[in-house]
Amino acid sequence: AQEKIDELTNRLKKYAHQYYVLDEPVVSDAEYDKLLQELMELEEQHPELKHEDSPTGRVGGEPLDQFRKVQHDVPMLSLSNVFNEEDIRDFDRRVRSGLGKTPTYSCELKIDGLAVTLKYEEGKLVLGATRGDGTTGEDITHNLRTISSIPLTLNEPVTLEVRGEAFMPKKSFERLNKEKEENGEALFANPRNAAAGSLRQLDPKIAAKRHLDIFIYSLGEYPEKELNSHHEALEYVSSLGFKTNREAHHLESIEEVIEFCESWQDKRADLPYEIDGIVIKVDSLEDQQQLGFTAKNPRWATAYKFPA
Ligand SMILES: COc1nc2nc(N)nc(N)c2nc1C
Repeated sequence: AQEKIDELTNRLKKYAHQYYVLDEPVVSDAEYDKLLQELMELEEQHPELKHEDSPTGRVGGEPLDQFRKVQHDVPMLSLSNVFNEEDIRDFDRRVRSGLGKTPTYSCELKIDGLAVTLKYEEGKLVLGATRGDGTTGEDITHNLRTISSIPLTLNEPVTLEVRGEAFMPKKSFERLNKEKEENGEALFANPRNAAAGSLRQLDPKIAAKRHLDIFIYSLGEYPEKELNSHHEALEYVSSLGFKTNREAHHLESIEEVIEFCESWQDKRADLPYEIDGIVIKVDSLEDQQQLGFTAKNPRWATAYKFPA
């Protein structure tokens, strides 16, 4: 039974990674569900052989009786906002004067969800928390463990922290509101509220049914790994097993940044999730450290917000 459970668990973890993280399913849903059912039955007969990161655990455990507050080792800051081409050029001017040179930029989609932080110790998920007020958040590990695109164990036994945006895809949002309407319940106003509402539950079985997803966008504590740029950091977290958004682009000039921002204004309607802007970051980590932070925001990043 032990090797059957190990073989099934490893196979299902690989299938889940392909499906939920890489969006490249290698087996049919029916095949996946059949194997999952088989593993569940084996784990029921031999609970002591169940892997702690088994895919069967994504259904959520027992409800908590209250939320625990957590202090963020590194504050979760917010981004300054820019609203038009002139603002973007002002941001670029400030950056160039701060650096005394012209940097390259990383641009990525600003997902309209909920900022969360994930801490791993020796490759195991130990804490998932909301941003809260930036210094103190809520422990929602029990809910985040049900999101299949969040790895419970990493490909390397590293100790690190990553941050990302948890969100509800448009299709899941529409389906949820349709259910609510049929049950005569109040509807969620938008996917962001639906994601926040799902993650602020004490009972993880609720979040488990909400088809939530996540894109990781930054690496907090830098492990001993030698990294020089933001886009390299994203490649590294992706290699560990995290889900990153493929529309992250390393651009050579602010002209390209402006073009990128304007191009996604209309294109966003075709995305399977909502975005409310584009995040513009100085790409070199050394340049980021040179520019530092104001009390509230990084000086080396800003969020271009689409007109409402
Ligand atoms: C470096 O700090 C940040 N980076 C970000 N990146 C993306 N893609 N989306 C965000 N919402 C975001 N928020 C913050 C505070």
